[in-house]
Amino acid sequence: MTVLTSSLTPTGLAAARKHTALPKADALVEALPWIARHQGKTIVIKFGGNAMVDDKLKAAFAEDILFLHHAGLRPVVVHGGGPQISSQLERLGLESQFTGGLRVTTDETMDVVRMVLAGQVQRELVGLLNRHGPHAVGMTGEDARLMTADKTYAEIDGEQVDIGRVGEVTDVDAGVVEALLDDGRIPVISSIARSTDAEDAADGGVFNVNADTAAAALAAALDAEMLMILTDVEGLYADWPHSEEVIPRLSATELENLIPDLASGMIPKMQGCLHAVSNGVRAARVIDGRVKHSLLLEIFTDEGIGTMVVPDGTPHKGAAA
Ligand SMILES: Nc1ncnc2c1ncn2[C@@H]1O[C@H](COP(=O)(O)OP(=O)(O)O)[C@@H](O)[C@H]1O
Ligand SMILES: CC(=O)N[C@@H](CCC(=O)OP(=O)(O)O)C(=O)O
Repeated sequence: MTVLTSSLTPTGLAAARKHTALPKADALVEALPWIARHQGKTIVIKFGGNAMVDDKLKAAFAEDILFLHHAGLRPVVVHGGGPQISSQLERLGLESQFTGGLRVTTDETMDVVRMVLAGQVQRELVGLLNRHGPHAVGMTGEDARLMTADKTYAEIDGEQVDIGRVGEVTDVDAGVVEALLDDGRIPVISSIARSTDAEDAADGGVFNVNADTAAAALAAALDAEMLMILTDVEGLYADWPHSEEVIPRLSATELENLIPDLASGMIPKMQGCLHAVSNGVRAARVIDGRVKHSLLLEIFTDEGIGTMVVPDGTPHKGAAA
């Protein structure tokens, strides 16, 4: 409701202010216990390429990250860019092919992946965050040897399928990320890793790592409080694509039993959540990145949405939230 304050008496004005200010104050007060709980904690946030297609959403995401930063949390952003890579490949007349949720990556494709992730998507996010101050620093897994990877294969019907220069993270040297966080910066990381093979690495060999996989490996290495994966669905659907009923909560074992039945983009996401909570992260969540400020709603209010994965034995209410 719009209130024309200019036509109000002083008493009416105070009442109108109360009317609009109270919900705002209530929201701030509601955030207090969550801010206290998460202060000083590292949170890894994966921003999916599919949730990144809208400019307003991207700007709101940057605001959310800055809010976390100024509230005393230590956010680390890992970004995707699958659709952006596919568009660039199409422009170059190259075909995109996915096997088991992973992009088949030839040497030529790898050059495009690197160019789009590190040269476009990461630059844009860093730019959005730095509109508000000198906060964000972009890097890939190649920088300071942050992430090292071995060639991985897709598994289709129990068979290993060669998908080219796709890597599985074998080692994370998180020192550089810790140093940036300690310096009050917001690391923004692209999912490209250096090869474990010394000869290949000396030749500039890098691997295309799925961004969910990279975010999970980083969350585990950083001993993060939480891994948040923002995507273009509300969470993990129980019976996708037939129903949109979201599974609100899963223990690690429950998820492990579900993984063989998952399809496409959800495979690396849920494998990542499982890896994170099996390696010290207290909770991993898949949430709807199409909802403006979903990150703030998820972290600072009682209105948690999406799917939460927790280590086995985590009590139901509060502890991991
Ligand atoms: N069980 C499921 N629940 C929800 N989405 C699913 C499920 N299985 C497969 N999907 C697909 O996974 C997609 C999300 O993965 P992906 O496209 O890789 O997104 P992102 O770019 O955020 O990583 C959804 O849009 C949906 O099409
Ligand atoms: C191996 C592999 O599939 N790499 C991904 C990396 C980007 C990514 O993961 O982006 P989203 O999070 O937006 O899907 C790719 O080439 O598309």
